[in-house]
Amino acid sequence: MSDLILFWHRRDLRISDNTGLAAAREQSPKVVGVFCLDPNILERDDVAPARVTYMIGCLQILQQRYAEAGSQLLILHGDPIAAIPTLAAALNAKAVFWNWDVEPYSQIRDRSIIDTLKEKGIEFLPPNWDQLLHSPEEIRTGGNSPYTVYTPFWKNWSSKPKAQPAETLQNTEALTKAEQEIALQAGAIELPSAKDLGFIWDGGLIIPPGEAAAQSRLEEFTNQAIIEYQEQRNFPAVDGTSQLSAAFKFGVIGIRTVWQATMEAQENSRSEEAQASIRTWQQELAWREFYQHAMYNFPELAEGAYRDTFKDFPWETNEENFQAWCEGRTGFPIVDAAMRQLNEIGWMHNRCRMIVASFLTKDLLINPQLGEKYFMQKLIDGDLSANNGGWQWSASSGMDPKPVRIFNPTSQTQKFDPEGEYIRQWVSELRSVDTEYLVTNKISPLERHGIGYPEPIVDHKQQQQQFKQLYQQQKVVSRD
Ligand SMILES: Cc1cc2nc3c(=O)[nH]c(=O)nc-3n(C[C@H](O)[C@H](O)[C@H](O)COP(=O)(O)OP(=O)(O)OC[C@H]3O[C@@H](n4cnc5c(N)ncnc54)[C@H](O)[C@@H]3O)c2cc1C
Repeated sequence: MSDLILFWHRRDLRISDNTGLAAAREQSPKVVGVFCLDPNILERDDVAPARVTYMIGCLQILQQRYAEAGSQLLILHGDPIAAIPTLAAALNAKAVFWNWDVEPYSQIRDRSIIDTLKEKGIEFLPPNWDQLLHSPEEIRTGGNSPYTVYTPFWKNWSSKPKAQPAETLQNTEALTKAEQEIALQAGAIELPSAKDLGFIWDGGLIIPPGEAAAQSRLEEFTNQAIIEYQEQRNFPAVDGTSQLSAAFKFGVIGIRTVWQATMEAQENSRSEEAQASIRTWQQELAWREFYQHAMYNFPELAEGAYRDTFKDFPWETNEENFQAWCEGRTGFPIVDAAMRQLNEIGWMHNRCRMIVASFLTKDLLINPQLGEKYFMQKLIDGDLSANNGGWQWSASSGMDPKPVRIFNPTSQTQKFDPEGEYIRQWVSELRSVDTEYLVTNKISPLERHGIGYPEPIVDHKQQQQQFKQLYQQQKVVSRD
């Protein structure tokens, strides 16, 4: 057996601060990367063109990074259950290493690959949670159960010491010419474009692909905006958040590096407000981990509501209203602005994600699973755990102890887009409407007609009452 270790990249498209990759390099100088374009994922009907475009861009840069480190990144296209062990066996690799993932599909796939590798006598790395600061096994209640409530999770999670960033890959050996030939025969291909894979996206990318871009975005944010995060993060017209979510989704930046940057920001800031703001951003990082732990511990979350009250909820089937929501034609300016932002750039501000999710479920009484899927079809950062967590939170169907949370689109606008700046940015026909009428959604029918903007498709007050009634009825028959 050779001393070759194949490192299988999945949601860790970087060579810096990558714990599994660093472990491979510690064992051997001959580390070669591999990424497998998986039809089980790419051929699903909830894949966003923006997400694939960003991913391919990151892979291109990862190939350059490997070349700089002296090695290469191979690309496969096929079911990893067959493709990864086949390549490893053909190259006579001593081991295949990878970082673990929480998603149900990954868990099943990885176990099957481990079985095949064992049969072939190829080593693998035991579960290694590179994308989390703390593994699901590490953060448990006093009774050794997983947390289902965020606040005690945060208390435990934040009290634990955090690891330092891992060593960047360097001084590696590449495959020989003969081995490269074998790799080609075992399925290695040129990296295709997103278009080659059938994904066309011309909406731009909220963050450029690659490690350097993610690192500079992190620096920019932690040097400046982070100290005003608490105040600014709720205003969708302001660039008050990091916009790092796609980089987190694909692991283009290491979580230890991110944490270290927040600690440095804390050391450099004097005021209590700045400290509190940095803490608030750290809490978002903990939300990300909370939802990943939840998905790992309760994989059934991926299939639907966590709480019994919502398991057989009589959601309405109204294709017309659902389409109006998807296309940003509901007649509620903040909802329409947010959905058009999503459709145009493949990203939406967090405040607006909460508003539109509440609107779909509590105003249109439409099943949150439809919204969850639509988000996955569009988001550059679409991630099963975070998206499912966000939708279950908004629908009140998740683990959150506060059950009925209904957002009023008008008061949300008055609070968070008081001048209608965000609305005007995304809904061009509303640009000339007087601010007072715009933010209160009291635009007259005549004006709506004149500018081609629809009447509200539902009455918020009525729908809210109907939702509450249905909720009470379901609650009586459920075990919640
Ligand atoms: C209905 C709904 C669906 C969502 N779907 C996704 C999704 O598919 N992918 C996704 O990454 N986030 C999702 N979120 C969470 C959140 O909206 C985004 O992470 C955030 O808007 C991304 O912008 P940012 O990078 O500027 O965030 P920042 O405010 O700068 O936060 C930093 C990072 O923390 C993490 N984070 C922040 N808030 C949350 C949260 N509530 N839950 C989990 N992680 C969080 C993200 O990784 C984010 O990049 C969803 C929220 C809701 C309400």
